[in-house]
Amino acid sequence: MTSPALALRALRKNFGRPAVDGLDLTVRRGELYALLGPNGAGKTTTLRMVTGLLAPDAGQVEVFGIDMARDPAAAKRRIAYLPDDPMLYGKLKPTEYLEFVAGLWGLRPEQAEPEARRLLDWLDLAGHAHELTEGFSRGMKQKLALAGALIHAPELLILDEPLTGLDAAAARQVKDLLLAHVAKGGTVILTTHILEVAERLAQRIGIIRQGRLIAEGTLAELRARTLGGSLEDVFLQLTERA
Ligand SMILES: Nc1ncnc2c1ncn2[C@@H]1O[C@H](COP(=O)(O)OP(=O)(O)OP(=O)(O)O)[C@@H](O)[C@H]1O
Repeated sequence: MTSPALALRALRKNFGRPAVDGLDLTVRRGELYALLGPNGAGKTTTLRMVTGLLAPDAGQVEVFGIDMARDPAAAKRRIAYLPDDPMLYGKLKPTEYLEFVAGLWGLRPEQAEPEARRLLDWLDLAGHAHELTEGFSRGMKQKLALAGALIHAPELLILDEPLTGLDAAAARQVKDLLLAHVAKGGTVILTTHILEVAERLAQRIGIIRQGRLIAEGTLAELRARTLGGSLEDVFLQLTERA
């Protein structure tokens, strides 16, 4: 019960040179944690290891105390992952796609169907439920991928740039969903280059650069380590100085 939502220990991945370089990081249950960093800092590589899509060269990933390398199926069941470039099947309609994803998780149709309907309604996709997703805009695809990530009602949501390509109304819906998830005791980890989003939503912020955690804390704590200002000011001071 006391294990954190996520614990990374000395996590490493090299692609010729280090992309993630000995990363230690803990995310507590019930918090919204923003992982920030300049382009190429290693955020996506970290999330791919956290979600079991990429094997680390060294180090450990634990999700709610479950070792990802030892029991990937149990660890993955607790996670929803929205990648930065989600893959949909263009020849499927949203309802078919959600049915397919629910099937992969072994959900019974009587569980999955109402949940799929609720998600499509909530994301304003119900009117397009019977169209092929290949004709969808980027934002519509992003919302459907999010619905797919949420269909098995996981406790830990991991989202790589979830607001990219979304219009203002959709971005608001996603932000509200993340806050509601945390209010119910769930945990959210997201990356974003929109620092105002991290500033407004995150309880704690981790900043990585060249695969290492260079600063972590609440916005107030990060401000206290720098000359202060907005999160953008703090971020630029920390990443330029490191
Ligand atoms: N499959 C791969 N093959 C080779 N190099 C890779 C691969 N994936 C990532 N890298 C490299 O690892 C480093 C970290 O990349 P990563 O995508 O994790 O950064 P990021 O922080 O998510 O960046 P961005 O903010 O630009 O999305 C970069 O130097 C990138 O070129």
